[in-house]
Amino acid sequence: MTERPPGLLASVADLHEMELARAGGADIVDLKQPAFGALGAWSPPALTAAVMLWNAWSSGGADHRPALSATAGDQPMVPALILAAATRIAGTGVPIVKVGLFASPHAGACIEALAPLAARTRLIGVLFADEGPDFGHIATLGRCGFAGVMIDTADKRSGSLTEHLDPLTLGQFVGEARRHGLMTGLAGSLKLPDIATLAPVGPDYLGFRGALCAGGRTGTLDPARLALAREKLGLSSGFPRI
Ligand SMILES: O=C[C@H](O)COP(=O)(O)O
Repeated sequence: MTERPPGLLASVADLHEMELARAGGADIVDLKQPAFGALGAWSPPALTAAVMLWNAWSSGGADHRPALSATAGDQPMVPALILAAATRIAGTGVPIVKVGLFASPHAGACIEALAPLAARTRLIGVLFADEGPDFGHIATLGRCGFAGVMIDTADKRSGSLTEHLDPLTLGQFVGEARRHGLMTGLAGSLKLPDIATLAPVGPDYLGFRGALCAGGRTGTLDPARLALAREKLGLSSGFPRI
């Protein structure tokens, strides 16, 4: 068990949800368009507007300013394409970019291609529980200067993270990532009861979309579900730690 509970990453589909997630105390507000895939991306103009809102939170004295991440889309595992996509997202000023590393013999080359970008933007590599994730990539992510690594699910119909990987395996993932200086997140159709199973694994964050929404992951963010998630994480009092 870590000394503190995991933080809460909430994926949001628009600026209104972004504000709801901030007000509801998310530790990371994650800009993701769930209708476009596991790591569906917001458009660059929408990301630019989100960065402006995020900056306004600090200058406007918001009671709580979460970290801000954005997904780079479900890209093919082609080094030049993945670098271009991540560079486009980073170019909007989003401080943390989540890049999907789908199962492929070229995933390692994609990580290497992102190293120059990782030197100037915080990158999170995302592995996928339903694709038999290769934990060998963790060392490469650390060597290439990534800030963190997450596990999510690629096919949202294939079951949740906990149906694909057991807590022991997830603990090995967290331990290996930590050994390489990477922050960790676990996600993938998580339900709120999964918090009791996954918090003891010790990730830095648990990530949610579907469980926070009315109408599933392509529905709308529900502040009541967000509050419940915070409560279950033991984050109910005061605002988060970032
Ligand atoms: O990064 C976290 C994800 O947005 C999780 O989405 P999901 O809970 O719908 O699988």
